[in-house]
Amino acid sequence: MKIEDVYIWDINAKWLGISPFQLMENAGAGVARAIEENFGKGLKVAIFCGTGNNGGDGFVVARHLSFENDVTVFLVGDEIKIRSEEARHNWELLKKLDFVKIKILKDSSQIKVLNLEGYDVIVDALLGAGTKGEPREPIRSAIEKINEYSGKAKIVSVDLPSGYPSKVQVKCDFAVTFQWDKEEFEGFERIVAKIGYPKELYHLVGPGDAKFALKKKGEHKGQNGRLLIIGGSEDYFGAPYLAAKAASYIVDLVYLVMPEYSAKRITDPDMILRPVEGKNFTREHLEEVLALVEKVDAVIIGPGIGLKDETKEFVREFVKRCEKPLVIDADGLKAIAEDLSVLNGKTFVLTPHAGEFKTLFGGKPEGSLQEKAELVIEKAKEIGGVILLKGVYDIISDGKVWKYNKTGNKGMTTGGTGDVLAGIVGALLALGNSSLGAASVGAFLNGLAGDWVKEEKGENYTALEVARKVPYVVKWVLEF
Ligand SMILES: NC(=O)C1=CN([C@@H]2O[C@H](COP(=O)(O)OP(=O)(O)OC[C@H]3O[C@@H](n4cnc5c(N)ncnc54)[C@H](O)[C@@H]3O)[C@@H](O)[C@H]2O)[C@H](O)CC1
Ligand SMILES: [K+]
Repeated sequence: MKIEDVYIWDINAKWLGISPFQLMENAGAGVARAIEENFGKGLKVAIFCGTGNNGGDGFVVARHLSFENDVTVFLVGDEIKIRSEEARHNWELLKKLDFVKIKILKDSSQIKVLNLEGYDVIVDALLGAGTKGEPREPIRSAIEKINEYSGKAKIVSVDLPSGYPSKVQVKCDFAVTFQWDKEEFEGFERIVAKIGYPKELYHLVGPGDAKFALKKKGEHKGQNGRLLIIGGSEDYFGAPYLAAKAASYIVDLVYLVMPEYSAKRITDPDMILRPVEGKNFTREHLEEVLALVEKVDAVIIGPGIGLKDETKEFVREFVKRCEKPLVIDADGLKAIAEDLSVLNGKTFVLTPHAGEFKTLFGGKPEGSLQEKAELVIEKAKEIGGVILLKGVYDIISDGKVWKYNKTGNKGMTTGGTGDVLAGIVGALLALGNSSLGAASVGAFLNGLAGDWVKEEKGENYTALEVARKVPYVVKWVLEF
């Protein structure tokens, strides 16, 4: 788990209903407990706090330790800069306490003359996961001041040593980090304090994941993803259209490649049509369609493409030669089911429902969520890519980890919501996300859009309404 995961977990925890106040309280309590367990009670403690949530944790440590220890809090910076609600709440609370001494140090000159002789423990709650770049003043002087007492007082860092990993960092006896150890950490002792996260947060996809997936945005046209969608046949034009419509809200450019016979049915300016001769895809179209792949960042193949033998052959040949990340959906899945070796060396997401999963892998996932996940992990590992198994709970795996998505509702069985899902997954791939991220967040956004349409219209709605809900869901996620 990386430091970035902290923010995804915090947002998903908030979405589940775990408040940042609870997390901060548990964080501070964990640090206080580690200090008393290691150094006893009746301690003279100096707690250096920054103005972010790392400092917020420090305020909680102060309150907990003040019960049986002599605590002085040094706020480094101006208290008006304490921005989060939970940090501000704990700061205001601290100022009401009479046994806790508070000193506000706004600039380095005040810090440089500090004498910390006689303190048993110094707590470093200056900087944590929100550190950007080398420590700036006055935090920098505080780090240097603390380090003057390394070896004389016990030094405990909150979450991570302030300044880490730059050369100006607190030399702590240990850091108390939260919920799990971080793989980037090295060179200092850690104690892990749980802060109340349920196990679900390892697997459940939420707005935290979506926020990161949607943030991958360049600033110039075309940098925000270019997507190619290959689908449609003499019988179907709606499926590729739905995928293109949904994707058009997320990426800059959507190219829709369809047989001209069905392409002429589409007049939507939100996508760029690239019709090919005839009624169905065949090998004759291979070179022409492969040439389009150069200009895009990701490809979706399958929606409404049909099951004619020459079309399935086209799909397999295309997949074999496509060098961009791929979503293979719907009829495309049936085409590659006949020869999964076409996936070798590819970056891809398969988006089967249970029936298509059985066609691909011979068995239907049964049993508990965990048991189904085991099968999806095993098959994803076998084929070396990501499987998004659609269901009441969507299950996603890259063969190493597994995620599940709970958004969506029975109304989603209406034709075409799978095409909308493929469009969103392809768009997220085109934005530069990993296959796992694109698939899991795609499932989340698609289901949420469906839930919002259901709230308005009940269970009977069309897939196009789900596609049209995508921009609202994206807005909600980015503001969450
Ligand atoms: N889920 C959890 O693990 C929880 C962790 N908690 C604590 O929250 C901090 C992260 O808090 P955040 O507000 O995002 O950032 P920081 O407090 O680490 O720092 C931001 C603060 O510092 C200023 N700043 C940033 N970089 C620098 C710099 N190079 N020099 C000087 N100042 C800098 C910035 O302006 C802000 O004011 C995490 O570490 C945990 O301790 C939650 O409390 C509970 C859940
Ligand atoms: K710290």
